[in-house]
Amino acid sequence: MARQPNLFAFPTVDALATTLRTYIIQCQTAGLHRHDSFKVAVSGGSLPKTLAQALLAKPTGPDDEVKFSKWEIFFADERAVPLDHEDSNYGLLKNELLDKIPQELGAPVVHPIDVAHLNDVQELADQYEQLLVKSFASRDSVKLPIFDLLLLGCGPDGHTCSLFPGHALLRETDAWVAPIEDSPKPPPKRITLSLPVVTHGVKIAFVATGGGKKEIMKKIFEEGNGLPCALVNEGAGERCSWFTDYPAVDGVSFPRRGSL
Ligand SMILES: O=C(O)[C@H](O)[C@@H](O)[C@H](O)[C@H](O)COP(=O)(O)O
Repeated sequence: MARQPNLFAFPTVDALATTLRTYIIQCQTAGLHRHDSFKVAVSGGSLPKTLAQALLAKPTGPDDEVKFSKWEIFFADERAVPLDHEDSNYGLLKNELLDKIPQELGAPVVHPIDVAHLNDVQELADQYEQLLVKSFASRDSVKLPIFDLLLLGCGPDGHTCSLFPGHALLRETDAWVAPIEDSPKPPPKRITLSLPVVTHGVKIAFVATGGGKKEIMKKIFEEGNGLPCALVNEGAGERCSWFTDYPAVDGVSFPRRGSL
């Protein structure tokens, strides 16, 4: 059963945040070891808040330091809106986390979308893909960008990033970044990392909390049904870890419980 994802379930979001921090720091250490930087992709939704709780906590020792100056942050998906718009994932991350990082921890390099192309989501996606090409070496030499860590959410319909159930985008095998103009979750115009890029990450972590996730968690783990989150589980196997609270997994059977 080596291809199964890991599951971490906690009584509270506070407890989840503590272990999520340890996990992220392990990924950070591995990234720094490999290429002296830590390349992370993040989603929107409730994730940035939990992430801030994990990353802004007081370090427990020298092995527990978040080295933000070595971080490069990309967006796993983004809405085609200005960066200061209330729907912007960049804006959300900025308000929840980036603006709160104490100066002495250093500042990450953050890669927002190029707002010059908001009216043309194909161009917006292409520009973001070009940014990845530059950041991850040339596309000729790199088949897919390899993020050190992707931090993702799970929607109540089983979507992740802006990859929605039954959508043609799930079959995208060529583009690294794809546009979507008919997102069932508003706003409709977005860009998203494609499924192959997501599953190619060194590590992939989902954060899913609250009783509202229980039904979809059952479907993802017990049935799969081609749901985007299940496809990530299948593609990434043990490189994928779920951080949940008890209400989100109440009554859900898991093949494998995680341990750090
Ligand atoms: O921009 C977006 O809409 C998000 O990236 C999206 O994929 C989100 O992560 C999920 O919808 C889960 O959201 P919650 O954590 O708020 O349930």
